[in-house]
Amino acid sequence: MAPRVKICGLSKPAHVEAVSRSGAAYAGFVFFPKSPRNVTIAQARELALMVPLGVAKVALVVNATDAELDAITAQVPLDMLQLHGKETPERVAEIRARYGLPVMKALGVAEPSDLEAIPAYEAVADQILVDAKAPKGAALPGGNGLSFDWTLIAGRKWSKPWMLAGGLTPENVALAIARTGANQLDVSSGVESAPGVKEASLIKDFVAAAGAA
Ligand SMILES: O=C(O)c1ccccc1NCC(=O)[C@H](O)[C@H](O)COP(=O)(O)O
Repeated sequence: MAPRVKICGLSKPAHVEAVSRSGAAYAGFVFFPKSPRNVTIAQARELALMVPLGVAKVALVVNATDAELDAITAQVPLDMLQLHGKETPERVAEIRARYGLPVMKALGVAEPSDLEAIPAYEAVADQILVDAKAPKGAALPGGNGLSFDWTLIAGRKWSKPWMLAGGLTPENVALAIARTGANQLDVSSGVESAPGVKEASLIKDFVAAAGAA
């Protein structure tokens, strides 16, 4: 089966159109005011309503409160929540129960010991996003266009579906799949011409390169 691709950080109707044409499986919207990809709830609603059936709509939040999640989930039609902050396993379970949506927990990897956190989240999340750890002092906890050493997870098996993220591009995605065995890929910076500016041709190239791998 062709790998499933998530394009994260869509903020314009043209981005959604490009994702819809590309064959990507997931469309991600970032709710993080410091991000160049941040969307308001009203923007996200408009964009989510454009997403065709069969493409899962994912809201990415960082240490969100119930009030923030209440507002997002009440107004934006969603298929999944992506938790990209320091949410504990207990908070992941709480969010999953409160909103009745599948939850994907992002975990940053830079060294072997970072993988030790995964089992506790496997038990409570629907999916795990194995991402590059943001450098100390980085303004963003993700979406930095940095990859990690893929050999750290070569041959790893988890009990829940998982996605590989971090510094993926149309040029390196085939190698990333070969090294890690990932069958789901998440990309943001690698399909942009500048922070927050998604390029339709790069989205198309990325999905095609993943599918050909
Ligand atoms: O994209 C952002 O601006 C962002 C802000 C806050 C938390 C996470 C964020 N992005 C996460 C992602 O887009 C992806 O899940 C992943 O980290 C891959 O990003 P990239 O390395 O840019 O492909």
